[in-house]
Amino acid sequence: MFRIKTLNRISPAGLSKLDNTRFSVGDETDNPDGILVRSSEMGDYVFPDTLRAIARAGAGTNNIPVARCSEAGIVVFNTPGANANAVKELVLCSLFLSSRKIVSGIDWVKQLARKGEDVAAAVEKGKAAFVGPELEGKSLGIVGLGAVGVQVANVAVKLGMKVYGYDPFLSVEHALNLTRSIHRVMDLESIYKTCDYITLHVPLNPETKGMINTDSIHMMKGHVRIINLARGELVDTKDILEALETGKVGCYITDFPNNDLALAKNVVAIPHLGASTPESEDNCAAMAAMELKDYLENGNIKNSVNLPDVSMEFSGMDRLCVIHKNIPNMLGSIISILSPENMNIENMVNKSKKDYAYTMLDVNSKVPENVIDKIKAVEGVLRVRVIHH
Ligand SMILES: NC(=O)c1ccc[n+]([C@@H]2O[C@H](COP(=O)([O-])OP(=O)(O)OC[C@H]3O[C@@H](n4cnc5c(N)ncnc54)[C@H](O)[C@@H]3O)[C@@H](O)[C@H]2O)c1
Ligand SMILES: O=C(O)CC[C@@H](O)C(=O)O
Repeated sequence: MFRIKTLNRISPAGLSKLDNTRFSVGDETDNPDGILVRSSEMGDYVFPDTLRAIARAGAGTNNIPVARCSEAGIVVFNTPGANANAVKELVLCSLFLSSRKIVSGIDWVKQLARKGEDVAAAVEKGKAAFVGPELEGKSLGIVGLGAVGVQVANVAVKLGMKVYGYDPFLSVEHALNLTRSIHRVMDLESIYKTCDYITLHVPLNPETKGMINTDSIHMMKGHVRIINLARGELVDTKDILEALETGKVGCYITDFPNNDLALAKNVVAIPHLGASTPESEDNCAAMAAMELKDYLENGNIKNSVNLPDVSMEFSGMDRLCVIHKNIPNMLGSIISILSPENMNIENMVNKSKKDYAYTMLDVNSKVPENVIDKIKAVEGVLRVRVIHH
């Protein structure tokens, strides 16, 4: 029985993938083999020795201490693209909200009613204060052309916008799905200087943290509208509030409110709803649960952020799974431990991702405990597991 701990509410569409004859799932589970998480902060989480994998039902893994997981031989998964459509739709909504003064207009109508005014008459008299431009013909800058950025680009082109995109690491898969009508730029400055609207779709990491600050805002057009449904820390709160005050930034829409932003003028602060649709919650949960299941049951890895994609049909009796550092002679060291035991390797795979690697070997006999201990003792080996077929 595998023990799975949930740190957030995970859609039943995902939990149902973990059948209760093989998995016990709960938010109180001790010593879990796997964790299912959404946005819970895991920075200080103490990993039990039992923990083998964490699956993030979502895209961003900045709430998970990935480097620490790698060193402990814990596989971290995410669910690429599973919530991208939901975010794209909220970006669309944000583009309209940032342009047309819909939120402040609605607030004003309520105020009129509360004051007992003749609302129908008052709106016709006062609505000029809420004029806002159309999107057609305006320029949109997209920072990050991944699962979300590509979908935003494709739909913005259909709205008649001039779309500029920046992503120095654009993947082939995303490039193939990207509209040909986009102007791909090679530096952020071009986005900042050209665009009436800027939307962020990059992960939060040391390179992207605080990328929208006084210096970058200085390069932007007056009254630029900025949309940030990616992560709050991409934008320096103090700097954007100053720019909103002067009118340099016309509107800031964020999915990551804090106390300073919540009541600020020309800020629309959404309570992290980017992925909050039933469809996307189901997609993310199902994908995360399947990743966890396939890893725990079969040793296969798909969509991990710290280890390579590795998948192999079972052949043989036992499967030896070794997570190790990506350093020379690891495979040689493992095989030299198996050979004297007369263990025949039926099939094997060895792949790396940056500093870490994964070796899976199917052998035609049972792997004895002393062999496991010897492999564990090899310098650079982080985690050893045997799956009996
Ligand atoms: N509000 C929400 O609920 C919600 C939902 C989904 C994703 N997100 C956030 O949005 C981010 C993007 O999501 P996604 O699904 O498109 O992820 P993704 O991994 O598919 O795309 C991220 C893209 O950013 C690019 N990138 C990385 N560093 C960059 C840099 N310095 N400059 C420009 N591009 C860079 C990558 O090459 C990649 O193409 C996530 O990391 C997450 O933080 C938020
Ligand atoms: O789980 C959520 O609701 C948000 C997920 C989102 O922030 C992500 O990075 O995918």
